[in-house]
Amino acid sequence: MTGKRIDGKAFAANVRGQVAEHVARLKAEHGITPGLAVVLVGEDPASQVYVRNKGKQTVEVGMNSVEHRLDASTSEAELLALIERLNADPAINGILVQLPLPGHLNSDLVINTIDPAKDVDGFHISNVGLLGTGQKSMVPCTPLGCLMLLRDHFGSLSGRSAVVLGRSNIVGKPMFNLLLRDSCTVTVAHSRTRDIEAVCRQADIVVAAVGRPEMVTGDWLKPGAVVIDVGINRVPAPELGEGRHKIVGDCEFESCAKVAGAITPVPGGVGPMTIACLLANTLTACCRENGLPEPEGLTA
Ligand SMILES: Nc1nc(=O)c2c([nH]1)NC[C@@H]1CN(c3ccc(C(=O)N[C@@H](CCC(=O)O)C(=O)O)cc3)C=[N+]21
Ligand SMILES: [Mg+2]
Repeated sequence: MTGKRIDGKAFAANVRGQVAEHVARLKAEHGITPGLAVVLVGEDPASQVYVRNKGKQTVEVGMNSVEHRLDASTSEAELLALIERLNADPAINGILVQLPLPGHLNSDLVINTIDPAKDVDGFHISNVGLLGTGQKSMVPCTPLGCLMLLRDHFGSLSGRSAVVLGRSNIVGKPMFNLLLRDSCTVTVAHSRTRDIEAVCRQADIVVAAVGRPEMVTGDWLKPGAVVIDVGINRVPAPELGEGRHKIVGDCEFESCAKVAGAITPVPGGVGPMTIACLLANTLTACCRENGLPEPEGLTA
């Protein structure tokens, strides 16, 4: 069996097209333009890639993009004051603080200072609690993107067996909650899980979010399993020339694609969906703020 490639890049472009249509209608009918503020403290390289792609795409869908680039030595009080200003700014519907933050800043405190209604990352404890209890919330962008791909592939996820590899607050745990809400039987496996290969091999759906380059190989998979690879790992690529690097996922694409029913590539899979869902969340936040109906198909 040769696995089918899930084209996250094309799917994300379609999501952005839908967002752009909604944004155009908001403007024409209500004179409203959604605004997204991104706060970047210091110069984390993974965050740089993200900010570059995001700023461009925010403007492309017709929304306002505001970037705040702060020095790595910025104090916690300064950062919290900026967030309070953005919370109070009616032109801003979404606030994203790039993680990881420099070590002297308390990221829990920073995230929990964001107005939950503007928390387009869905990391505020209030949004986490709402998601965990099945209430309306802002849903983290990467898990939301994975869910959209899975729903598109399967239609209904009900009764399917899913294994989430990784237990992070930004991917593993919210992914668990979303899959459970769609009535999957969900196992969260992690670095201490015994015989993780066997746990993985019983799954209809594998979501890999551990940050270990090419950890999952084809022999970990049940034939026909659908694999969503969340990993974005930068590794040396001497085959491309001395000192060169490439980006690989948490799954070894070639061997997994031979066994899987479908699999997302890296790059071109989940990454573009993350940004598309950030834009979708900003639109959703703007609609809620203005008492307008939420965009259908763009929320969890
Ligand atoms: N508060 C916060 N929220 C985030 O969502 C967040 C963050 N902080 N900090 C940094 C990470 C990283 N991240 C990426 C999203 C998309 C791509 C992406 O679009 N990748 C493309 C291109 C990759 C490449 O070629 O370099 C792809 O996978 O195809 C990459 C990285 C979001 N992050
Ligand atoms: Mg782990």
